[in-house]
Amino acid sequence: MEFQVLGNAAHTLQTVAVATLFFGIVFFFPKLMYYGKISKLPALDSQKSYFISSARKIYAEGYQKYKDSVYRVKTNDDETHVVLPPLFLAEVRKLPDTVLSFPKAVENLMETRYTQIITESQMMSHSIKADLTPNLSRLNSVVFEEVQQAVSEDIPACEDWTSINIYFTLVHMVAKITGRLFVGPDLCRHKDYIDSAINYTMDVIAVQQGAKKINPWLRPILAPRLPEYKRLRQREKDAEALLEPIIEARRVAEANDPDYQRPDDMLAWFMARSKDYRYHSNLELAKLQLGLIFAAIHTTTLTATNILYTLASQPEYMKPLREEIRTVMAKNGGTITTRALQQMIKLDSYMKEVVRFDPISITSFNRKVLRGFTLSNGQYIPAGVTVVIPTHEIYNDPANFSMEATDPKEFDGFRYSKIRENGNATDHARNQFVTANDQSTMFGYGRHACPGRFFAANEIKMILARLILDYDIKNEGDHVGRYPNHEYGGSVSVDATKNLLLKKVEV
Ligand code: HEM
Repeated sequence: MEFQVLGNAAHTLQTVAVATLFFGIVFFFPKLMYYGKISKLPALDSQKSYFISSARKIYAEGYQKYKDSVYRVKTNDDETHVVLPPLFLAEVRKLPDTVLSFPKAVENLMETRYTQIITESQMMSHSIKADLTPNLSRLNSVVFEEVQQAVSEDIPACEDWTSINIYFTLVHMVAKITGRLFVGPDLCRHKDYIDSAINYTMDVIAVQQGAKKINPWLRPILAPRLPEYKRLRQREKDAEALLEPIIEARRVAEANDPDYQRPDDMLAWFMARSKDYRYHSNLELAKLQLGLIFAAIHTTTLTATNILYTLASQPEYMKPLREEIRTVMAKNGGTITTRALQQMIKLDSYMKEVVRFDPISITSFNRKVLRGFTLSNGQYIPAGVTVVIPTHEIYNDPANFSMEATDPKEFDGFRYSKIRENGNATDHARNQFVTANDQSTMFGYGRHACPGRFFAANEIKMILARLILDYDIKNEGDHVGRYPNHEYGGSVSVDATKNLLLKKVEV
């Protein structure tokens, strides 16, 4: 009897040992293979805390050291990023999404298992490219009307210098102005829509940051228990409850009313395309609107705030910018038309120079490698890593500027307008705020480069033009220079807590 018990125990132990070995091989072997491959790439080794405080320095060192090869860094998320110097941009942009994936990189970055944001919607990108951007020349007058209304509603009288939290003022304005083209004139001013448009992204970021603080092994159990997680789910339900009946009402009206005029907004364009892309339910369309809100509202607000922070510290730029805006508006019937936007090249240049000099991201073109590939210099990039491009270094590389241009280490607000004024059609095309190419990468690069950038640029330009025309702007208190941005590893954010002083211009 005892022998039989011992025999059974030995058999069980043997089974466990074989299973463990098998599990070990299945689980660790690919990891060993991965580490073997990745270790062949040169590394800029850094402690996590050093990456958090000094990512910008690390990328600067890498840019100098590795001009014709890639290198790797370990990020604050313990991920390996392979950094591509400009030399390889043309060849990687040709790689298909099955090799370099934008949505998969966003999944990691944004903790989509918990934030549940939409990482990929071909219909969203297609609608922006086919319905929004080509129609901007028609829609810009509507956008400008909304800008004027938002400025009059959200900026106080400012008879004397008045302190304003510019980020929160702008996010209200941007939610309404953008919402005008996303959901139409009634809903974009509805307090619950504005609340969702502003706070959905904030709630997403709170869940992303909460999840990142949890050990990856424990995340699936602990992240859904975070209060932020529950708040985000409620936010989604509220937004969907607001949008679904509107979508349903539009469907019913379209089906039954022969005189129905289809609205001219993104919701209507999505509905028109939904069959082709197999979005069947109202809920799916409501979720897509949240995806749009996530892509558009805070990105636009951060960029506009970033520009205003620089402008508030550089009063010498107010006069030439105001003069350009006045002259161009006078030539265009006293308003801001598409033509007027194209003619405001000093303002466009100033916007571009601010994001070049004070970026809102140090890297871009985040792509997860799904299938390993070999670069033209023979380096093998294995599946599993994320590749990035060093945006800020590219913007500061003297090789990207002519001999006559101001040293890129210095700020020159009219750097790009000078190139455009003295250049040919190619110089015009390559030096605009919206340009996304190998030298201008803040909107990404390649086939997933931001499709909303044309609309965002127009909206930001109109807001800035209205503010510059109507107000003097300066820092609050005795702060000298621009309010510094916060940096944490590779992420940058403007300091949303700062106030600026505005005073109505006397005419
Ligand atoms: C100044 C404001 C904005 C900034 C800085 C910005 C930046 C970006 C960046 C860096 C990407 C990733 C591109 C890449 O990795 O190649 C992106 C993608 C995207 N953006 Fe924007 N964006 C802005 C405004 C907008 C607006 C207003 C919309 C919508 C109208 C929008 C819609 C999108 C979409 C749908 C994608 C994903 C594209 C794809 O999957 O192919 N963005 N944006």
